[in-house]
Amino acid sequence: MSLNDPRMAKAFRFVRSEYSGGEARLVYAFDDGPELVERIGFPAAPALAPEREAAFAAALELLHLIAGVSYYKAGVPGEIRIESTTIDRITAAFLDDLYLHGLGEFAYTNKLDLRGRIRFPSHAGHPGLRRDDGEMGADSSGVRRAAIGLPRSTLVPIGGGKDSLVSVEILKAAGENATAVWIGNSGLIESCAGRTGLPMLNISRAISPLLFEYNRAGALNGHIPVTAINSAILVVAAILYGHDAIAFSNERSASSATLEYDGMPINHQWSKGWAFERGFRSLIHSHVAADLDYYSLLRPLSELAVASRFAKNNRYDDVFSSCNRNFRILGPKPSDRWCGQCPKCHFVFLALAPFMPKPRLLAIFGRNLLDDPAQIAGFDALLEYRDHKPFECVGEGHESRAAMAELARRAEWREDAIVERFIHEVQPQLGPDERSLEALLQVEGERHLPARLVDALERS
Ligand SMILES: CC(=O)N[C@H]1[C@@H](OP(=O)(O)OP(=O)(O)OC[C@H]2O[C@@H](n3ccc(=O)[nH]c3=O)[C@H](O)[C@@H]2O)O[C@H](CO)[C@@H](O)[C@@H]1O[C@H](C)C(=O)N[C@@H](C)C(=O)N[C@@H](CCC(=O)O)C(=O)O
Ligand SMILES: Nc1ncnc2c1ncn2[C@@H]1O[C@H](COP(=O)(O)OP(=O)(O)OP(=O)(O)O)[C@@H](O)[C@H]1O
Repeated sequence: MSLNDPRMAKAFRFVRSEYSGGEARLVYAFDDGPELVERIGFPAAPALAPEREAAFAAALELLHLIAGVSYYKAGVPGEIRIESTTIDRITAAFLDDLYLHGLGEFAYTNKLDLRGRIRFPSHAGHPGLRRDDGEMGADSSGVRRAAIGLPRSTLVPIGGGKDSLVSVEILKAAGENATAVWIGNSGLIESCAGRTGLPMLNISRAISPLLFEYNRAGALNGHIPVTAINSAILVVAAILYGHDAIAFSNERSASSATLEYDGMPINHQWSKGWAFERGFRSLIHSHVAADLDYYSLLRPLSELAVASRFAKNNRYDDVFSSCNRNFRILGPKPSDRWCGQCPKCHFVFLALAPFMPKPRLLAIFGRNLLDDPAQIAGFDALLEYRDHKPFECVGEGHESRAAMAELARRAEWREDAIVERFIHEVQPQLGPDERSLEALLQVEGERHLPARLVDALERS
């Protein structure tokens, strides 16, 4: 079948989702065009216990609906057609929100306004994404859910960077039964997972090759809420392998918008933020399995508070990297673990600098990014000085300013080119309401944490 142009399509179709032999297949299409098939591989998948079948089916369909965002974005047609299931209003409202905000940066960079365009069709009164087996309860919305007897065990997703490794060490200190899990075939993440000493699980994910053909032919492209997709994959995995919790490592700062445009906050990290966590957690409880917990262990921490914890332990120095250029599926990867040029490299260097000896930081990065005048523009964007925060997973402007102000007080840093310029050019323009480094290290803000982990987080 010849390739159609998704930008001309009338409808985006959720065609079907299937599971057999440890592989989930998620099928989509634009109008009557060729099927786009995404494949997720669950290694050595056990047979599904009968009491988990209904929850598994609900989780698989939720994954189908969430992972569709990668394909929908290629054309953003006016109609969304769900042929694989029917969903209730709660699920439809959740998906409307995810697609609108998760594609916020995509819409901004493509000069599109998706408000009012994304409408998942729902059926009033339909229970939505679940069947009525198992032990039942009811939540405030009236939707009933089943507990399926999942054993006490936590999946801790590993992203290759510092955040998930901080979570691993907190879970280990708390004596949790945890498994390090990652999605995709990154050797770098595998090395980090191996270094944790935890049991490991690697789930494969193959995006439909047809999407890359569409991209080459000029389809719409841009950022997508990948944490939502990873979260949905891990819900399927938790039910399949038997884990009662998924502990992400998304910090408080991830909830802040990158910028505001035409009255709408645009957040590069939307599906790492609190609004997504709260909505997804509630949907899992009400529509998938009442005893499956989903939370972010680092939610009450700023990026700087996470960096200060990472610096306490040098176990991962020679394996981790936060540089996202390592994680491309198609594009070139940096020859060093740290490209040294991107906003993530800039931010992580700056965030770690106040908390570790300078020689250790220079050994991790193999260079001193704060003594390189060519990087001034990159650091200015982090400081929100003459620019907005970059579209990347970086801390808030006031975190970067507080870290830089701290370095400005330290003899070993203050003569480095970018710190010196901060002292003379940027610092004199800062107002009196800047937050101090100390204030930014407090454990504060919204969170959903199991009571047994609160102490471990406070002590970390
Ligand atoms: C690694 C990376 O940052 N990729 C972003 C980049 O993609 P690029 O075109 O340079 O190359 P590939 O990563 O090889 O992807 C090829 C195309 O595949 C499509 N695609 C990929 C993954 C996916 O889940 N869905 C997809 O549709 C897409 O068409 C790609 O062009 O630029 C893209 C466009 O802006 C980004 O979408 C790629 O971002 C990845 C999805 C990704 O995994 N990014 C994370 C590192 C990331 O940005 N994480 C955020 C969290 C965001 C959230 O709300 O969850 C963060 O850490 O802040
Ligand atoms: N490929 C992946 N498989 C499983 N989980 C992932 C993957 N990539 C990212 N994550 C998870 O998504 C969340 C956000 O990723 P993020 O990149 O912010 O964290 P990180 O890699 O641990 O740290 P850093 O911010 O230093 O890069 C984390 O909980 C991370 O573990």
